[in-house]
Amino acid sequence: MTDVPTGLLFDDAMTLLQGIAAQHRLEAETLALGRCHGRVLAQDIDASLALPPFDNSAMDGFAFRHADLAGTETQLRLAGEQFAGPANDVAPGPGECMRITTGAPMPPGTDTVAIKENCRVENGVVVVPDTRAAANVRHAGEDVRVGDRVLQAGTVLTATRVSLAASLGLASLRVARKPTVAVFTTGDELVEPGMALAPGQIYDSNRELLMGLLRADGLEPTAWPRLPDDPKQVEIALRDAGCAFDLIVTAGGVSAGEKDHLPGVLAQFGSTHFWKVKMKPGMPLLFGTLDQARVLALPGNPVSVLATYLTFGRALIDGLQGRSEPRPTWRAQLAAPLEKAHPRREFLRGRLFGGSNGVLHVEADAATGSHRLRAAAEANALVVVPEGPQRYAAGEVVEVIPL
Ligand SMILES: Nc1nc2c(c(=O)[nH]1)N[C@H]1C(S)=C(S)[C@@H](COP(=O)(O)OP(=O)(O)OC[C@H]3O[C@@H](n4cnc5c(N)ncnc54)[C@H](O)[C@@H]3O)O[C@H]1N2
Ligand code: MOO
Repeated sequence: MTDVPTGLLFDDAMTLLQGIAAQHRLEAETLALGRCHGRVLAQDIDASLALPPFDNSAMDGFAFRHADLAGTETQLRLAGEQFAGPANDVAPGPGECMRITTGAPMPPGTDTVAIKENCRVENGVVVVPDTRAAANVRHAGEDVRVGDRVLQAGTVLTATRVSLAASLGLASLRVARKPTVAVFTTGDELVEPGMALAPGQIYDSNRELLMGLLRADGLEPTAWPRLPDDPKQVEIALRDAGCAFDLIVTAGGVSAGEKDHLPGVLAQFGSTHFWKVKMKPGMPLLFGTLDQARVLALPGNPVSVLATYLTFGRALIDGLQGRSEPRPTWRAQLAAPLEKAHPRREFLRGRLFGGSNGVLHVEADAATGSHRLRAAAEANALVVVPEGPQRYAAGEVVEVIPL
């Protein structure tokens, strides 16, 4: 592995990973609208319908010609009713009005609506107050005009975007296929929760952590049986997964120990894109390819799993799906001073809270060890501290990654 990029700066590793992801962009598939939520759109959508499609009333009331109004009150003859639904053929004449409900098409010739509560109906005559011209009317195309590009490939289909597609009458959309993901935890010390612990053993917590993080990002990961620290078994299981999944995520066995077999297996049977990133926690992170799968081998300490998944894991999943819409960047004011001496980019655990002045604050946790899962569980954000020695005063602004 002499020519493997190693000890990369965070941004350089990210660029490399994003480049590899772009080369292995997953194909698009057509899905019924109801299955598109959360997916990355793989087509541009241009409106073939105006929204609203026709002039309609914004309120329940009476529709009339504004030109018919005379003074503070005007009497108009009630010519009929137009409810939301099929347009009837009634066209009120001059001096007439129509009862109308919200969303109903404006009857021919009418241009203004007075709301019901401000009108009186007396013997087939409606007394309407003075009303601004075009009041309470929603005009055709005021939201979307025919031909407008309303959604772009690479954006994520939130509920509002799927709903917008529905309002244009689209029954299905082209979306990126979701990556299939195999999750492995490794280590002879690991025991399934529910089993008894022998001395030296610990419960496997990374499996739930990874499965939960991946599911929260909309994927349906498959957890494989835990791997022992045996190179042959690691090789067999990973090669098996490598020919069946788009992505393999492992935890543990990637640093310098005698039992850390991931780097060797990947070097021998696949390829390594980079190994070791100047970040804390998560330094031994390994990224490679095995058969048809991209392999992201995360360091075993639980907080390293969290930090590397939220940064590189997410970027890889986004890249494979061709997501071009960036995830939002959040910033908050430090609640207390913060100092860092080492050169790596650090991801501290922290608690975000909104101040009474409307400003987001974050309190960084003093428990920095990457084994401190409890501190991570009590946190609701990671605090990003850039490379190099840093000294922040309380109130200075830092980037945060909400959990
Ligand atoms: N000589 C060196 N030692 C270490 C280095 C190094 O560069 N040189 N890196 C350290 C850093 S940083 C980290 S992070 C860890 C990463 O090591 P591995 O990825 O090889 O992970 P393991 O050694 O297998 O495990 C590390 C730690 O995490 C616990 N663990 C592992 N899997 C799980 C799991 N599924 N659930 C709960 N806990 C897990 C494991 O028991 C270890 O305590 O290496 C440092 N050492
Ligand atoms: O940098 Mo390792 O990922 O702390 O524990």
